[in-house]
Amino acid sequence: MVRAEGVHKSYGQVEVLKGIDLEVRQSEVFCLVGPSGSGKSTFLRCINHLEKINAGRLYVDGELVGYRQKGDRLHELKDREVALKRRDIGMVFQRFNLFPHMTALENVTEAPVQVKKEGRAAAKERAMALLERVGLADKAGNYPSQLSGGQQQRVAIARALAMQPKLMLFDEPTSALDPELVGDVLDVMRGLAEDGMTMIVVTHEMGFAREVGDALVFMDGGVVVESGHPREVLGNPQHERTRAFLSKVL
Ligand SMILES: Nc1ncnc2c1ncn2[C@@H]1O[C@H](COP(=O)(O)OP(=O)(O)OP(=O)(O)O)[C@@H](O)[C@H]1O
Repeated sequence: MVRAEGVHKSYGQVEVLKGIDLEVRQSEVFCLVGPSGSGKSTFLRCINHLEKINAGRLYVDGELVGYRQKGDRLHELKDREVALKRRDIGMVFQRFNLFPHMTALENVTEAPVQVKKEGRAAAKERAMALLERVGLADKAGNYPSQLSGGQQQRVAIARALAMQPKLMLFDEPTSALDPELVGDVLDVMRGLAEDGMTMIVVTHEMGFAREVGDALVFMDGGVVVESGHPREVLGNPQHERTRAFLSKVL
């Protein structure tokens, strides 16, 4: 579903991704862990067309991110084409980014494409089903300010799902939550994994990574230091840098 080949990304003089190679298979829960500043968010943003890579190749579902290939030449995608591709990718951030003036149901219904494609009644019906899926049917009429952080994050997940994405990206989805609310959000993510959703999850929740993850990459300083099955990497890290990081978070 995602393939990175020698992906580099710099901000000005600062090289943040220094040649990332990895592969995420269909229906896999792929966990990305590493210290702050190691480039995890940047990598997700590159996958989601929010940043342009400087070198290498990045593919989502077999298609190059950001470019169209004609013969040997690459042509940058136009904004309209990028917008179309982004519909296939759902993204959930640390902060929930809901529209404060809309109810939970409206936040999910108004995922813009849905309304256009299906008409408002059908979009609303599907939004309701999604709120049910994240356990919030009874909060459909609440505004974000009337929801806990964990509930807001579950609405954000429902909203991302409303686009019927092929791939979900989670950027530390539970880091901003009070500890007692983390479990509900992780349960929703576990449910998505059971339904076969392909997910890339940047997380410090090593319990989740161990139980639900199919693959885990440890990134540090813009490179992949170590990768493998989460139980292997977490249980028997091969590199000193991985061990040092895990000793702080486990
Ligand atoms: N828009 C930007 N302009 C300049 N530098 C940036 C920008 N975005 C990120 N960086 C830098 O890139 C590096 C990697 O940032 P990134 O957010 O990808 O790391 P991260 O591993 O996700 O960290 P965290 O866990 O703290 O979110 C950091 O040093 C950051 O300061």
